[in-house]
Amino acid sequence: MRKQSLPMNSLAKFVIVMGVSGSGKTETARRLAAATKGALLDADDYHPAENVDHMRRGLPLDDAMRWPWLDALCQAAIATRAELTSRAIAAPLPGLPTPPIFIACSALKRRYRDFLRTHLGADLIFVFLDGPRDLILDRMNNRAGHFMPAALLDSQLADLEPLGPDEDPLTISIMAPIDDIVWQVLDDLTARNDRESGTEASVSADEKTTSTGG
Ligand SMILES: Nc1ncnc2c1ncn2[C@@H]1O[C@H](COP(=O)(O)OP(=O)(O)O)[C@@H](O)[C@H]1O
Ligand SMILES: O=C(O)[C@H](O)[C@@H](O)[C@H](O)[C@H](O)COP(=O)(O)O
Repeated sequence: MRKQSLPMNSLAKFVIVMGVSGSGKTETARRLAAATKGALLDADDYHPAENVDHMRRGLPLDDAMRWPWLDALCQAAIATRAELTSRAIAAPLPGLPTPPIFIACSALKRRYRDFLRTHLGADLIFVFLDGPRDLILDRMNNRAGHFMPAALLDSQLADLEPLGPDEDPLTISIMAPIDDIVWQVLDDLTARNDRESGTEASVSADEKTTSTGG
């Protein structure tokens, strides 16, 4: 695994860390934001109170309860991006674009991810934290001060639709130490960035050849 300096240039605007409750979304997104000086949004903060009460009572959410939550999350993400962009315009740092926004959000079903894509735009990457039920259960049981009962894990796993091959998937095993998970994500973001810059460079070169040759 490459352990180069932090990839600050042109990271995706939104990186959504997804997976079932207890898979490590919040911890991973928090560390990614700290490592890149990016922003952090925890989707849990955008649930209406009745959703949290519902889960606290051991009842799984359904689609109707998740749409307003996802809508509120999108509005917050868009507002955060606008704020970061206006700060960058007011005090531009050479070579440093708007910092990325890391979002910890279960995004369990494909249709929730499509909703996020529709509202947040194409510059969005999903990182799926995948792992065995028993390990996740153990982490939920040992996590203090969270409203989510471990008894809801099976309903989360039942709802989970892993990233499909057409979703440009980045799937990471949660069996790795958290620092390794963070580096895997940063490595992948850097590689995507390199690919995009390479593509842009070759397009410009092709265009130049065409215009000078014609
Ligand atoms: N890779 C990891 N190794 C060990 N513990 C982890 C790892 N990732 C997360 N944890 C711990 O597991 C628990 C669940 O993580 P959390 O980030 O709250 O999950 P989620 O946000 O997906 O519900 C927390 O106590 C967290 O510190
Ligand atoms: O869609 C859902 O069913 C909820 O969003 C759920 O996926 C989320 O996991 C809980 O809010 C608990 O929060 P944590 O995932 O942070 O444990």
